[in-house]
Amino acid sequence: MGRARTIIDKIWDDHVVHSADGGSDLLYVDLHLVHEASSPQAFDGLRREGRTVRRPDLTLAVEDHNVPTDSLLIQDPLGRAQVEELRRNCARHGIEHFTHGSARQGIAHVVAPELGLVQPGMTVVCGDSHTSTHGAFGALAFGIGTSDVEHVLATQTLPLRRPRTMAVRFAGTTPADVTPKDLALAVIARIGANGARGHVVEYSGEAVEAISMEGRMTICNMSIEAGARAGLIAPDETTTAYLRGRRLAPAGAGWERAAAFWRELRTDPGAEFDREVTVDVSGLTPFVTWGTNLGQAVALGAAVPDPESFTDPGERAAAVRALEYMGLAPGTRLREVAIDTVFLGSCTNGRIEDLRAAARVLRGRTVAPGVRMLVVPGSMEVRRQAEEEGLHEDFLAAGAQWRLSGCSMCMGMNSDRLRGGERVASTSNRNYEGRQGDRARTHLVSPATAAASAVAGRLASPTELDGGL
Ligand SMILES: CC(C)[C@H](C(=O)O)[C@@H](O)C(=O)O
Ligand code: SF4
Repeated sequence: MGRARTIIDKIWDDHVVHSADGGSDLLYVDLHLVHEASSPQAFDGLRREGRTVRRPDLTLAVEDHNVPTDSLLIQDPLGRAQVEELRRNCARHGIEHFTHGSARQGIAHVVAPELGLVQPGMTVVCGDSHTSTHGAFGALAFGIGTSDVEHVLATQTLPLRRPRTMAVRFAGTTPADVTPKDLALAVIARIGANGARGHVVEYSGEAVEAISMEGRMTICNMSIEAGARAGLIAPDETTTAYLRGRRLAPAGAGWERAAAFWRELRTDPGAEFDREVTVDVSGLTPFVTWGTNLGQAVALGAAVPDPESFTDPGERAAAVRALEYMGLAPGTRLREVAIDTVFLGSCTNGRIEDLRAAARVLRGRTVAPGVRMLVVPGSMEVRRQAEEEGLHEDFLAAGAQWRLSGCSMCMGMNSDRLRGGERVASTSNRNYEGRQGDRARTHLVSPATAAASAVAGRLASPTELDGGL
């Protein structure tokens, strides 16, 4: 019997094409996702070198970062140029490409899983940090830089050093009002915004096993915000049930073979990780960020901390600066913080379950006067499904805006931006200064908390609203 291996080692070992003396391995890439914001220079490089795309059939491109979600016309010249360039590059190299407004368009990390393209045991890369999302399927999924995008386009391989491994085990059962987003925020608050630096994280435990694929994607998506290289969850019945029958998932005899292989991928008993952390989830409540990094988060029922309470001088200084930027005073109850904008969407929380959770809260209620709420499905397929279920009617009746799909307000790279000093309850994943617009103040929350906050006009959880959940 060989040595006990983690799922991370198994996938890695399966993909090594060549091991170099200096310690880096050349890994084969099973799926390469491409978007307009990080690919132009990579394609330029190919052209300069006179190279072609090695496996256009393993490459999929989408327009997500620069597209407006209220129109099919891109007003911004730079955004329009990037999208047009992506279209030309895909046409030239024979890469399948989903254009703005078309039925399959959406955020790369929402589109690929819903097609059944991402499967257990695969290596997935994209010139985008939130590629870690795909780890939810038990895939090893890395965000890569533009020069690596060029390397993958040309060779379908990527040179990488074997990462350190980390196990995050969830102990206990998750309370009913605590969502996967809350779990992700709570883990990062516990281990810090650099707490998983350089590691690939495997999440496990009964609480994880109980989570849907959508929720697992939310958790893996946020791994990056703890500094991890990637995050993944071993495939199980939930994974296979999600994949069965998807357009590009294996079928027939191929399905049986694939499913048998997926079962072998789990971390072997006794396999060792470089680091292990256990997080007890049973006492958790909904979470919210109060600052400008992901480590700066507390329970929604808590107060803005006093910078003096941080013993680490770096953390203390960061808290002082964050509170100034956020316009918050120590000791303020988070529940008393008024918001003027709510953003429901992004590759973290723009999936059908996220929209269902928010619609459930909004049904029969209205968005508070003076609050603008954007609902942006993560893909046009999510939008279609939501409309089939009538969720858009709940959003519109409550006074929210029902948009086309894209990255939208998650990052100010398109026309959906906060205006100077506005404060948002946002279901996205990053809260650094200026991320969502000039002087924008971000509070990261779950879809349920976002919807409740829209109704209350301040940060709120659904259980606080009249009539409760
Ligand atoms: C623009 C893109 C390269 C960037 C990323 O790498 O993640 C963006 O998607 C983000 O979320 O900050
Ligand atoms: S939705 Fe946000 S986090 Fe996700 S890829 Fe787009 S900009 Fe990045």
